[in-house]
Amino acid sequence: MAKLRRLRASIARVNTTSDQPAVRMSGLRLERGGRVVLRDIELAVPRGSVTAVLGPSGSGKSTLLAALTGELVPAAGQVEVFGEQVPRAQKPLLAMRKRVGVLLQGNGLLTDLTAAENVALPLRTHTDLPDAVIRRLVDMKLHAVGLRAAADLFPRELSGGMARRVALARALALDPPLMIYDEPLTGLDPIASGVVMSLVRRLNETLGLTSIVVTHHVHETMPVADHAIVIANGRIVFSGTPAELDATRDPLVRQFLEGQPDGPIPFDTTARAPEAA
Ligand SMILES: Nc1ncnc2c1ncn2[C@@H]1O[C@H](COP(=O)(O)OP(=O)(O)OP(=O)(O)O)[C@@H](O)[C@H]1O
Repeated sequence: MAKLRRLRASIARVNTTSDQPAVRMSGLRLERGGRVVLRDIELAVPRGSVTAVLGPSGSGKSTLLAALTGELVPAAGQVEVFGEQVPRAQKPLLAMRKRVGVLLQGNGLLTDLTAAENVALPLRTHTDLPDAVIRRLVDMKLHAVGLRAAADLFPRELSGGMARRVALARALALDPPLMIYDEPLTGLDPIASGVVMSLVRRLNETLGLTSIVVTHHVHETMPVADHAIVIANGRIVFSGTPAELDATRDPLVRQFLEGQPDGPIPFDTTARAPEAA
């Protein structure tokens, strides 16, 4: 009987937590070098969604990610990942980071390892799985990004788009439920960009992920996003669907979308900051 009660309680817990957003930020203020970069940030990223975080260069997109991965401690407010506050202590922080896959700008592939060895790296570092299992998992991850045939190639033998996909397979190695893409299209041509963005969507569906894509590539990202936020001038200036973004008349958002140098967003935000004067 007690066992049944425990089982019911744990089912109830699972049901409540699955309603929680994958990421929640509330009343968040983030500072760098003593200067406020972002303030009054309220954001809920629903589980299973692809959310695009857009904004001009220097607007604070990387700073927002740093708060999410626990690299930057908020000056005020809260960041929760799967219902738990991002820990500050090293051990729980490392445990949380294993649940968050990050595709970094610039891939970060090790040049003296093959594609397969690069993908195996997180599995070798963070698990005690036997070699045969690791090989099988690596094969599955490379298959997921359409690069099984490239397993034995070194990064210098891969095109930019292929290297990005190997890095993506590596970010997925530990089966994280949350994926963060930091400028995933930098340096890619339009065809490779299309391949990477459709992979982001497809992996989100097939692996049941939640994805956050930080980018200034609006036109390539909107077709695969469920939700978009725009940050500019130190805060969230838009939050809505891609269709709502397309239709917005907000001058600040329009300036960013249309790439106009003059308007409510200063061209060089750093230069105008009082500390930088
Ligand atoms: N370590 C740091 N110390 C001081 N200021 C910083 C630091 N990192 C970033 N900043 C400042 O914070 C602001 C936001 O930078 P951030 O890198 O988050 O912007 P971004 O939107 O990611 O830009 P980009 O698209 O160019 O990568 C900028 O004004 C930047 O100069």
